[in-house]
Amino acid sequence: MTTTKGLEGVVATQSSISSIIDDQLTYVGYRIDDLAENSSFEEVIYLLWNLKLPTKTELDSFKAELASNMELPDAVIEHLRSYNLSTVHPMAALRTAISLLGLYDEEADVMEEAANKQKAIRLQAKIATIVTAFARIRKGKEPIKPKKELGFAANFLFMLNGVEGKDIEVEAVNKALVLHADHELNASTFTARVCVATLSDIYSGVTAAIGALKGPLHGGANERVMAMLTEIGDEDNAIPYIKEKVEQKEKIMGMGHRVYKNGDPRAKHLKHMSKELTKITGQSKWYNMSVKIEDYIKEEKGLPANVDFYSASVYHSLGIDHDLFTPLFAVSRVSGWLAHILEQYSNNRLIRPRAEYIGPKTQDYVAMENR
Ligand SMILES: CC(=O)SCCNC(=O)CCNC(=O)[C@H](O)C(C)(C)COP(=O)(O)OP(=O)(O)OC[C@H]1O[C@@H](n2cnc3c(N)ncnc32)[C@H](O)[C@@H]1OP(=O)(O)O
Ligand SMILES: O=C([O-])CC(=O)C(=O)O
Repeated sequence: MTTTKGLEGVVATQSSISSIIDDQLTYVGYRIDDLAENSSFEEVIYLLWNLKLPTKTELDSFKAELASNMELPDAVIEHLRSYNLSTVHPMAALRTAISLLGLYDEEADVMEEAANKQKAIRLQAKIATIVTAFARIRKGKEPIKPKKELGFAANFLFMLNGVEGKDIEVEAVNKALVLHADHELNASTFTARVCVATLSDIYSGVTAAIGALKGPLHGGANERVMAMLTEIGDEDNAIPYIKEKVEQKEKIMGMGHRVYKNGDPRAKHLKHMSKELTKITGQSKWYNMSVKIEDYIKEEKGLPANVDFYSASVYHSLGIDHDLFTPLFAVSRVSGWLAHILEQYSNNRLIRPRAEYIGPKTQDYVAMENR
């Protein structure tokens, strides 16, 4: 038996959803650069789930279907109110609330394809409502119901802030959602696929995936990047701070990637947005600091910035609480998880690798009185 630590380089499944080839990312063959510049998040969800771009009529009816499914059961809102609001991390709240949502879906365990597609719509539609409702409840504010006439990105900002976002803010959220939607067999997507390959239900798959995304080596890195920038405080301190961390062999959050060795194609879009938005808010220091860190780590360690690095200063500039950065990632990535879950169901086989045993050789059992 040979083992590969962290399954590096192991090809564990076939998929038609997204690809990373020669450091280029595509969704169903469409280049991420083109999608980031031109598409709405809803269009991307449709693409990931149907493996084709929608016509205008298809997109309009898909958007309407999503918008009409965004409201939460009252019981879920009441449950959110019952959490320990001063300490619970929003990713933990989201993980629990998604699991809870399954209890209010009468079709949760119905495994027919049509039922699973309907559940996918309900989950995608409601996840932004959960994140924003929790964000408001913990600040002593009432959750805000979505507006059917707004798109997904606009509704996220509206439900979070109680006022509609400016065009540039809505565009930034939309682009971030497009960029984070899917990424081949990343850890959380793999988790979702492993879970549903036992023929468990969609809610279990998404709940498991949220748990995996939460970790700092994956989606949880974006919150840590902002914590690092905040700790650095000002531009002049960036290099001395990072130098010390590197000397202490600490990992720099938002840098490095298992697959991309020459650069994450999503990072340049977020970098550009970070530059624009920090200029508008008069806080270019976050962008300038980030550039210094990126250049230093590239030079010293040969590691590129990943998608989490510049998303931190983008979300901060949009006024989003730092611990909501990873939940916002989940609001986007659930589209990819659901696409992969549906794909897994459509051609399923239990996912069950082996472990190379390195423990003690077979031993004779020792009776309690002789130990
Ligand atoms: C959406 C996403 O999930 S993108 C990734 C988000 N995660 C982060 O930003 C966390 C920081 N980055 C990392 O921890 C890693 O680069 C990962 C987890 C993304 C990829 O990890 P792997 O491919 O397993 O690389 P691994 O952790 O084995 O590191 C290989 C070497 O590079 C170093 N390295 C990797 N990333 C970093 C980093 N961010 N800072 C400093 N050193 C790093 C490691 O210390 C290790 O060095 P060594 O060989 O001298 O021990
Ligand atoms: O693919 C990965 O390993 C992590 C990543 O960038 C993502 O999930 O977007």
